[in-house]
Amino acid sequence: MGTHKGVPKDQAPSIEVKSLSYAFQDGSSGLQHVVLSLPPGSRTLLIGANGAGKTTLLRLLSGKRMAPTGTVSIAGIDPFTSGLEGVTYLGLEWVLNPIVRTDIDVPTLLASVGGDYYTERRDELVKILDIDLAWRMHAVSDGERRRVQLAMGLLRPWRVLLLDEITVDLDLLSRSNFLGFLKRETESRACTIVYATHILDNLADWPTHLVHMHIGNVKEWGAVERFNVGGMRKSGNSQLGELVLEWLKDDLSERGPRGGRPSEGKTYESMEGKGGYGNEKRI
Ligand SMILES: Nc1ncnc2c1ncn2[C@@H]1O[C@H](COP(=O)(O)OP(=O)(O)OP(=O)(O)O)[C@@H](O)[C@H]1O
Repeated sequence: MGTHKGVPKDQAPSIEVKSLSYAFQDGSSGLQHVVLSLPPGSRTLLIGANGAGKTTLLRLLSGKRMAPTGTVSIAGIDPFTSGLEGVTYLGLEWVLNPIVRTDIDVPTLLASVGGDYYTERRDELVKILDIDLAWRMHAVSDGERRRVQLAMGLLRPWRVLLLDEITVDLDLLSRSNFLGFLKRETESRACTIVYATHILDNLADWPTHLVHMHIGNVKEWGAVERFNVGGMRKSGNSQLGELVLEWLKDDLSERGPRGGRPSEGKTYESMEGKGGYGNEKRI
């Protein structure tokens, strides 16, 4: 892993949105005159009530929906017309992909998205997300399934990550580790993140930028320093959050990491690459 120093931040993609208005097929308005300028290497939190337009905006940024010409630019490129490489959008459709509910093992799934190539990232994600390589996906809990999905989605070294709240099933410690991983990513390589979430635990020190959406409009946005978000505990947790985090940390240290159990007896190298995620077509 690289360090904070010497990171080619400028080479990370910027996200520019200029007077973006968007109407759905039924004619109803999705977004009105959205203007944003998120710098290279930034970590933006997209905040807004249900229906505020967060998903609509993220889908437009990802190139999954067509924005009017000249309104969306990622690293200077229109993501819809140019099919920009390195943009990872993780949202509901991705979560609902049925492959992760079949009787399939974790190493095979990870291999299907490049796990045998990005071995270091694979091993780091398995550790951070506390994944047991012996799991079979038809017989895991929702949160365990979500952790495997996250490892799959994050494995390829994306340049832009657009996250539409998909951490709701994670326990507090896993989510905290996950957020820490994302932060380190932006500090150690050239990448930019926009994260739409309703869950603010552990987030006080995370964002560099905030965007507040309301009924298809961006009400306010800017560098986090502009907003008075001080006054919370340093970790950003409530006292209850702190307590639960401590409990879960203790539980983990009692149990020890899941990886490296001799009984697993499986290696990535022995697994044939199959599964669906790596083969998804860009729309
Ligand atoms: N295909 C569509 N056609 C018409 N209206 C839509 C369509 N998709 C979404 N909407 C409407 O657009 C608005 C914004 O939806 P969007 O999914 O972007 O909100 P959101 O901020 O992501 O909400 P949530 O926090 O609930 O995920 C909502 O009022 C929704 O009903």
